[in-house]
Amino acid sequence: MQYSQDFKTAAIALCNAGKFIDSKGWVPATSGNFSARLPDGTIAITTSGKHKGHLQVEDIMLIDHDANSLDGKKSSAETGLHTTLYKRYPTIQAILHPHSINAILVSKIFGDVIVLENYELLKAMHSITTHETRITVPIFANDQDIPRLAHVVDQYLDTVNDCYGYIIAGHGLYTWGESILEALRHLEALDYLFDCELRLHGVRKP
Ligand SMILES: CSCCC(=O)C(=O)COP(=O)(O)O
Ligand SMILES: [Zn+2]
Repeated sequence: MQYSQDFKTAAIALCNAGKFIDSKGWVPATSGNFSARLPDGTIAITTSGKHKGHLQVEDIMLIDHDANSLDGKKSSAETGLHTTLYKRYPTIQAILHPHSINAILVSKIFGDVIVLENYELLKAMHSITTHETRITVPIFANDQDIPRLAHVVDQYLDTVNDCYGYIIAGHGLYTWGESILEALRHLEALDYLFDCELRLHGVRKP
C-alpha cells in the first residue's frame, strides 16, 4: 500500500498524541483509540489492540468513511463510533478516545450527564468565549455492540446543538475537534473539569 503524505503526517501526529495521552495515564494497557480525517475524506485510525502510548506509524491504518479497511489492517474495535461522528460533523478532523480515570469516576457518580459551568477553562472548548457558559457531557451505558452504541449516541446528538464529548460509563471518554491539537485541548480541558467536579463531590481531596 502506497500511503499519501497526508496519511503519513496524520499517522505521526496520532503517534505523538498517543505519547502525550499516555504520559497523563489516560490509555492504560491497550485501551483507547484515535483517528484523524484526511483531506480526501478517508480516515487514519489506530489498529486494534496496540498500546496507544507506544504507537509506531505501522500501527495507524487507513479506512473509508464507512469503516472499510483500505490497507488490509484491522481497525479499532470501536471504529463505528469514529465514523458515526465524522458523518455527523463535517468540520471535525480528529477524534480521541482515552480511558481516563476521571471519566470513569464521573460515570460512576453522576447520572446521565455531567454539567460543566462557570469555569474559565471552558474557553478551551471550540467557539466558547466566556466562563458564563454551560456545557453538558452525556453519559451512555457501555455496550459491547458498537453499532448499537453508535446509534444511541447518534440519536442523542440529534437532540443537541453543541457537544464536545461524551462518556461511555465505566469505559472512557470520546472527544473530538477540528484538528488533532484541538481534540487534545478538549481532552485536557474536559479531564481537568471532571477532576474539579469530582473534588467538589468529595471523590478526591481538594
Ligand atoms: C483493553 S481496552 C478494551 C477495548 C477498548 O475499549 C479500547 O478502547 C481499545 O480497543 P482497540 O480495538 O481500539 O484497541
Ligand atoms: Zn475503549
